[in-house]
Order: sequence, then structure tokens, then C-alpha cells
Amino acid sequence: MIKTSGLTFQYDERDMVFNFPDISLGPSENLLILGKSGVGKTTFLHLLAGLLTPLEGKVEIEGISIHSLSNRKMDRFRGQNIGLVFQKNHAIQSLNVFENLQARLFFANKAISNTIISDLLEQLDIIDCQSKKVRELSEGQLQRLGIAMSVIHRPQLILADEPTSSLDDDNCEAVIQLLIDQATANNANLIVITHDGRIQPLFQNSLTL
Ligand SMILES: Nc1ncnc2c1ncn2[C@@H]1O[C@H](COP(=O)(O)OP(=O)(O)OP(=O)(O)O)[C@@H](O)[C@H]1O
Repeated sequence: MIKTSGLTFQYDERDMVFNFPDISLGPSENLLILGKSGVGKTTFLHLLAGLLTPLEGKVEIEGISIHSLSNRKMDRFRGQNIGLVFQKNHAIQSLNVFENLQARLFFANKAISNTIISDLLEQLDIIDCQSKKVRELSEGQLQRLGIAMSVIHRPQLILADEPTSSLDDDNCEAVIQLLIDQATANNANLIVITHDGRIQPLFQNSLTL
């Protein structure tokens, strides 16, 4: 569950102040955040992930006010409870697909289960790539690995930044459906930011910044 109240943010004293709307999602609810380029979507997502500190207001995830945590506790909280899907893949190039997921579980301080990894790779249809190095993957396979890495540790909150901007309609819907399925399977919240209106019908809630 995630709830925000009165969130504002400013990059620098001379910059404009962003005022973000309050959001509140119950168990397993998802949200699409739309908005034109430059309106502050990524900034909002980074506040929700605890990567930026608000000027005012708070973000509560599973009842914890995340910006009141120390940096060390915040890093640990994020590693264990949040799954981030970025436009650019953050997998470790020198490891293969399977090893990347083992590493993700290690860094989240979760037990390393090869069965859970295999099951997820099966679900995402990249089991045949498990021994491939990251640089040997196609764009679509890389995107699936990105999703696998964001959900393998069963986070309570999945945050995705423009996951579909470079995809055709079929792949766009497939990627969003994968994220929704993973969130539902783990009883997690999913928040996606985009300027891609194609995916709006797949979401329970949406708001425009
Ligand atoms: N580190 C930064 N320092 C100063 N200004 C920044 C910084 N990052 C972003 N901004 C500015 O804040 C505004 C919002 O940026 P943000 O990336 O949140 O927008 P966005 O809605 O995600 O845009 P896009 O859809 O193009 O990715 C932009 O005007 C941007 O130039």
C-alpha cells in the first residue's frame, strides 16, 4: 500500500516548485501516471522511490514514512520493498541472466532460490536465455530481464519509468500485462509513468500531471 500527502519538490532554490497530487493505493491496486514531457513524471517517481527528498509532504509505503528513514535504512528498505523498472537496463554486463537474478536476490537480502528464478524466467519466456550474457540479449529479452530484476525479490511496490515508449502496440500491451501479472501475483502495487496513452485501458486508476 502506498499513500502520499502534500508532496512538493524543488531541484534548486532558483528552480520552480513542483506540487504533486496525493495518491492512495490499496492492496494490489495499480496506477498509470500520464503527462507531457518535462511536467515532472520522473521526478514524482523518484520521490516515490525515495531517490529524491521532498521539500514538503510525505510518502508512506506499507505504513512507513520513507523519507524519515536514514540513508542506510532507506537503501535497505528500497532494496527489499521496491522494484524499479528503468528505460535503460541496469543488469550487470559481465554476468549471465540467471546470475543477475541471483545477485538481485543477494542485494535484497533475500534467500537465493534457483527454483524461484527458473519459474520467473519461464513466466517471462526467457528461460532459454538463462545462460546468456546481458550483451547477447535482444531488446525485447533485455526488457523482460529488466522486469524480472524488478520483481524477483517480490517487492510491495513496482515503479516503472516509460517501460513501453519504444515498443509497437503488441509488445507494448504484452510488457504492461507482464508487469500487471507480476504485481497481482505478489499482491503488490504497480505505478507506471508514461506519455504513452495506449496503455491507459489496462489500468484501474490513472492521473495526468
Ligand atoms: N537533476 C535536475 N536538476 C534540475 N532540473 C531537473 C533535473 N532533473 C529534471 N529537471 C527538470 O525538471 C523538469 C521535470 O523533469 P522530469 O524528468 O521529471 O519530467 P518528465 O515529465 O519525466 O519528462 P519526460 O517525459 O521528458 O521524461 C524538467 O524541466 C527538467 O528539465
